[in-house]
Amino acid sequence: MRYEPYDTEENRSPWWVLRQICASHKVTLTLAVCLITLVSCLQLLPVYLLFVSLNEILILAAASTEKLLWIAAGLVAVIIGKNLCLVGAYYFSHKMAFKILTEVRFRLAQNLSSFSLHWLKKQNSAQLKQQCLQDVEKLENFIAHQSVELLNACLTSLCIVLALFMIDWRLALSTTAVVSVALIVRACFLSKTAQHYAKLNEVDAAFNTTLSDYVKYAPLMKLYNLDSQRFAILDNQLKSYQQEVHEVVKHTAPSWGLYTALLGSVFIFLLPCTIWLHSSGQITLSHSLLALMLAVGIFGPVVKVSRFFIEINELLESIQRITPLFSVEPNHRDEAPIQVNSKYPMLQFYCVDFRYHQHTVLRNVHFKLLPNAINVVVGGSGGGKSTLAMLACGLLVPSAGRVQLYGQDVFGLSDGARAQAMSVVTQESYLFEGTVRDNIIFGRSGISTETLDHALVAAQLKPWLKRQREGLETPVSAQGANLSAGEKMRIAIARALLAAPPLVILDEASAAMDNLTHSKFYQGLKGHYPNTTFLVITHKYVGLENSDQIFSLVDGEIVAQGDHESLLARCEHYQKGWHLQGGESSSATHFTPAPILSYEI
Ligand SMILES: Nc1ncnc2c1ncn2[C@@H]1O[C@H](COP(=O)(O)OP(=O)(O)OP(=O)(O)O)[C@@H](O)[C@H]1O
Repeated sequence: MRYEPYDTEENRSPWWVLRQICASHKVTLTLAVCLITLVSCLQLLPVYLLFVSLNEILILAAASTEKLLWIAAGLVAVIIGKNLCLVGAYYFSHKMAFKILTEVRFRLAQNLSSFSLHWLKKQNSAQLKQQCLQDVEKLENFIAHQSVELLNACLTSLCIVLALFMIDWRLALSTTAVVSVALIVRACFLSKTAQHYAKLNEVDAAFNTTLSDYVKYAPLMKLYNLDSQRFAILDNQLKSYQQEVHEVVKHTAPSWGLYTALLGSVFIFLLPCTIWLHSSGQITLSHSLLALMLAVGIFGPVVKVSRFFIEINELLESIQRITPLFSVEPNHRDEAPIQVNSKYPMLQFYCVDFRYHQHTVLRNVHFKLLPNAINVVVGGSGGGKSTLAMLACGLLVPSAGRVQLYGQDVFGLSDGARAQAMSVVTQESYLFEGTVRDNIIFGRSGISTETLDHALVAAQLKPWLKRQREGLETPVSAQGANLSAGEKMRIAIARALLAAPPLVILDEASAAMDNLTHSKFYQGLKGHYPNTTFLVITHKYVGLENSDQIFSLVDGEIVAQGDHESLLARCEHYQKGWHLQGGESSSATHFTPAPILSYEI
């Protein structure tokens, strides 16, 4: 069974995901939390010790130097102790964050393989990259830094309010009243800015995608002498981004300013309240002094907590983005093999139409492959060849008709069944950093030298490998940047052949081969893989004399089918194509319409 992301969401909240992620790190988390709690308590001790010394000096006027020295020593010890605890808390939070970073990335990479090929093909690679890299990094940053600072800020504010409460509940109330008013003001304004933040995130995502393309294609930009300003798409997106940032700042800056101003005015209530309590004899002068000193420390932590409530949205969005990828269970992969039914042909197109939106690309395409033979679909550019290849491997669903493998709809096959039944080489060769051997063997084990050699010979790689000093160990850069287009394609073909499925689909895989290699290519396939069925999609007529069955595709319709000689005799399109590409023929130039074989499913 294949999984689409919506199968896995099940209303899982980001907090649930966060809990899951941290679940296996409870001990480290507990240690970090304990240490930070200690830090928050110790944070108030210096204030208390300062108060004691001031009390001794100013109020009691009984300070002895020895006592003051002891207080100073205590102060130093508390500061050292607090900082040691803080270092410990950061150590554990960082340790946990780095472990989580690795685990989550690994899990996302593992889970990617659980999604259907169909879904993966539709994904925007910049967005997938964001989920697997940036979003996970945001999570790591939250756990390593923000979580510690946030907890510290919350506990410190709480300790201050508690200490004020212990002096006199009215002092605590007058402090929290201002903070509450500030929070209410901020909440009122925030509800109005939510839509601006949502828009900003949207624009930001689009900008990131384009920027990622721009960076990827930087050499091309250079060739066209474009820079980020003259590359209009990027420039327009940057302008929209700046405009949205301006909108967000316009709407949030006044409310944020008012909010911080209110927080800073904590003394507006506290000071009159302290004076009144002291003058009415309800608290001592020492307690008044202590209350004012404590209240000074509440501003920083409360602002930190508020900042977090703004940044939390970004964190939650990141978690939400990775949730579908994170939540799918890797053991959901379905490796069930395909049911081979000899009653049906291996691959058949039955009256297939295909449309991209309103644009009809294939019309009534109807054929079946000759087994253990080279079947070729040949035609001009834009005629629908790659669309046909994608239908054959189940990446597209026909708008009408059916594409079947052993009588089963290809689109509905599980990944396991598809991979077992076919290998596909597309125009994109998908090479990884490593060696030629790594790219061909592609993680498979137990491949004999003879099997590997067969694939190398048939893919026309041998002559090239002989010229390489390191042979199969020749390094391959990321995306095969150090290889020619033809070399990359031949490596991809060898990889597909090595998988040894009954069906191999080659979509323009030999396009970069010269004519001589191209002719040898078909002979090599036939000679080395007599029990494999090939579906070759090509615009090249050279070498087709070595194929077994050819379909001539013109503007989305198969206009003729047969072998090379019969098509030369009967199909005008085929003969034109063959001659235009330098083919020689002694065949007749009088055409008789090519019959299209029909058959029943
Ligand atoms: N994803 C798509 N959305 C809309 N139209 C598409 C899409 N992909 C291809 N097309 C259109 O479908 C038609 C057939 O495209 P296809 O890639 O199948 O042709 P092709 O024969 O393989 O061409 P080429 O030899 O140039 O690769 C073209 O007109 C193309 O513009």
